Amino acid sequence: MIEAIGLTKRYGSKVAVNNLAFTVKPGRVTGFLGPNGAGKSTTMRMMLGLDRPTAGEVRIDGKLYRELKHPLRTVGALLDAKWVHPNRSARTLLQWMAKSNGIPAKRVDEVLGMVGLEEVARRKAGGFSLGMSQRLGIATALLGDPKILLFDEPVNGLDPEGIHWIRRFMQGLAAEGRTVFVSSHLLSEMALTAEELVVIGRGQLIAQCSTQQFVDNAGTQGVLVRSPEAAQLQQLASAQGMSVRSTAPDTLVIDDAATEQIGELAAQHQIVLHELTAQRGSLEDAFIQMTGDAVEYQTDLRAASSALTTSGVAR
Ligand SMILES: Nc1ncnc2c1ncn2[C@@H]1O[C@H](COP(=O)(O)OP(=O)(O)OP(=O)(O)O)[C@@H](O)[C@H]1O
Repeated sequence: MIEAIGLTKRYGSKVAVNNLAFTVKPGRVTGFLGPNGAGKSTTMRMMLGLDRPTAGEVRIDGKLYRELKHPLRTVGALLDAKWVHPNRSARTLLQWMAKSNGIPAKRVDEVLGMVGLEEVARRKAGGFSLGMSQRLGIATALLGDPKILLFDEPVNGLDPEGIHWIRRFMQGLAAEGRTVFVSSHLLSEMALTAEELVVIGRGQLIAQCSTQQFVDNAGTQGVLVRSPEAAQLQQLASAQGMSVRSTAPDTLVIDDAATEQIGELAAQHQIVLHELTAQRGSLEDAFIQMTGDAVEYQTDLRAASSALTTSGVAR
């Protein structure tokens, strides 16, 4: 388990992370979501003792990172996939890391196998594609067989096959009971990968909840109704102060309403319904609605969001 407690980081007058408090539990993938510059990488660096908090702390299974006896066996991380020494082979690199951390040499072949790099293990890591580098980074994170794993933007720049592989891999690690914390600004990807979300904007916590709850709470809620008596139903709903739009002669969309409410209203007036469907917002809708004021680069986010195609939380 990871706990952030009053976590704050200032760089001069810039507050990168502002009094963050959240918990990341084992057995599921938790997405760490926020627009560009929200403070995700800074938070992850503080979790790994790579940056010192200005205030607050991070506890990893109850301990500060510096108190961990075997850091690599407790928490593994993929922060930057291109950190590798270009002239070393993947195998040599992992062997060196294993040796310097008291990890048995046989674990190197195990992790190479887990990420599917056995065949290229003797090639220089500098010639690896981004996807191969990400796999090597993941192998490094897994070297100490840690219970806690942090991945910072692991799918950035990957092709669909690579993205799919990483998604399944992270879900598999969580299913083994590990704590998996993964940052991303790719909303649709998080909707597919993470069961739980920690959402931040401008360094502050916006939400911690399940992905489904996030969408339910923040996304546009409405009801779609099809009826041969749509005009009459529109009048009745409007008279009750509801916001009703007619999208076709027999179709209405009623904002901020529940299906029960509309079904009962129709029944009271003996209006025949052909369809009554709850409409849920997408993760993008929820994200934009909730982080609207917290976005440093509004246009970037909107452009990114409109390029994404998610309809609700598909699993
Ligand atoms: N070393 C630093 N010195 C000064 N400011 C910094 C430093 N590191 C980060 N920042 C600032 O802190 C804020 C948070 O940055 P951070 O990289 O943590 O965000 P992020 O959510 O990971 O963003 P992205 O998704 O773009 O990687 C940004 O405004 C950034 O410019």
